[in-house]
Amino acid sequence: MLAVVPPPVTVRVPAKVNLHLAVGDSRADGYHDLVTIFQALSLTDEVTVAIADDPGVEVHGEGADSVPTGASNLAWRAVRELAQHVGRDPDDPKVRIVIRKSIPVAGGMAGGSADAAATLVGLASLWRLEISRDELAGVAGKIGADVPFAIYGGTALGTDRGDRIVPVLSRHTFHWVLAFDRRGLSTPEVFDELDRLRADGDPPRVGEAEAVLEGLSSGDPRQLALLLGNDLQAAAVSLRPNLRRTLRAGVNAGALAGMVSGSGPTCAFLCTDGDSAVRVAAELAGAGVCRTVRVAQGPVHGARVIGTEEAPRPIPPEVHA
Ligand SMILES: C[C@@](CO)(OP(=O)(O)O)[C@H](O)COP(=O)(O)OP(=O)(O)OC[C@H]1O[C@@H](n2ccc(N)nc2=O)[C@H](O)[C@@H]1O
Ligand SMILES: Nc1ncnc2c1ncn2[C@@H]1O[C@H](COP(=O)(O)OP(=O)(O)O)[C@@H](O)[C@H]1O
Repeated sequence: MLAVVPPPVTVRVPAKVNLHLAVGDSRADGYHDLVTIFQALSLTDEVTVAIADDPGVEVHGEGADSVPTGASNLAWRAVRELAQHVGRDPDDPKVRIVIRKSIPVAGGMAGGSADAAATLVGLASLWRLEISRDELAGVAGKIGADVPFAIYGGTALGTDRGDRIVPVLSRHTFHWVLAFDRRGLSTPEVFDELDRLRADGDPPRVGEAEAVLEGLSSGDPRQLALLLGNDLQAAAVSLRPNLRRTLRAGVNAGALAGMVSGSGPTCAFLCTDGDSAVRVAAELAGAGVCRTVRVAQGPVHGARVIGTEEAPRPIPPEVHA
C-alpha cells in the first residue's frame, strides 16, 4: 500500500517591534535580563514546510543573500529542536523549508526568529502533532530569546531573557512606518556596546513598563508615543551614528515618535493613523536617509497556517528611498 504524503504547509509570521525595552545587567549565561513589550506587525515572512527526500532550506526575498542556508539557519534549528522534542531523528528529518522574506535580515525585527517560529507551527501541522502553543513556545525558547513571542503575536510582555511571554490588552490598531538601513546589526554586538557604554558612563534608561501598558490600553497613539523607549537605542546609534539622522527625518516628516527597533538598525515611527503613515513614509523615502521604507500595522496575530498549498502573499506598500 502507498503511504499518503501530507501536502506542504505554509505559515505566515509577523515581525516585531519592542515598544519598551529595559535591559538589566549582563548575566553569567551571557544573556541580559529584559523587561520588554513586543508588538507583532503586519510585515511578514512566509515559510513553507514539506516532506522531501532532499532536506534543506531555501531563502528568497528581502536580504536572502545574507541568510545562511545550512545548519545555522534558525528555521533549520527549529526543525532539529522539534524533531528531538517529539522523538524523531533530528539528523534525518526529511523536510524541506522554503522561506520568503519581507522582514529585514539582522534588522532588530526578529525575522530569523519569526522563521523559526513559523517552522515550528508548520511542522506541528505537517507532522500532525498534538501540541499546544505553550509547548511549542517552550521548544521555541531553546532556539532564541525572541522566538516564543512570534508563536503568540499580538502585544505581549516579555521577561527573563525576553522569552517568558504574557499577553497584553491592546484595544487599538497602531500605524507604523519602518525605515530599513543599508546593512544589518549584530544583536550580541549591540548588547556588548550597551555594556561598554554603561561601564564608561550612564546612558539613559527607560522608565517602567506599567506606564506603557496604560498607554496601550488607552488606545491613543499620542499617549503611547510619549512612552516608547529602548535601552538598546543608545548602543545601536553609537555603532551606527547615521541612525540619528533617520530618527530625526521621521519625526520631521510628521511621525508622533521614532525609535530604534530592538537591537536595530531598523527605525520604527509611530503615526497618528494610516493616512498619516503613508504621508510620513513617502516623505521619509524622499529624504534619502535609509534603504527602504514600509508601512505596517500592529498588533497582528502570531505564526499561523495560511494554507496547505502555495498561497499568494500580500506585500505591504514599499517606498524606495
Ligand atoms: C534584542 C532583541 C529584543 O527583542 O531582539 P532583536 O532586536 O535582536 O531582534 C532580543 O532580545 C534578541 O533576541 P534573539 O535575537 O532571539 O537573541 P538570541 O539569539 O537568543 O541571543 C543572541 C545574543 O544576544 C544577546 N542577548 C539576547 C537576549 C537577551 N535577553 N540578552 C542578551 O544579551 C546575547 O549576547 C545572546 O548571545
Ligand atoms: N531564517 C533566517 N532569517 C534571517 N536571518 C537568519 C535566519 N537564520 C539565521 N539567520 C542569521 O541570524 C542573524 C539575525 O537575524 P534576524 O533575526 O533577521 O535579526 P535580528 O536578531 O536583528 O532581529 C542574521 O545575521 C542571520 O545571519
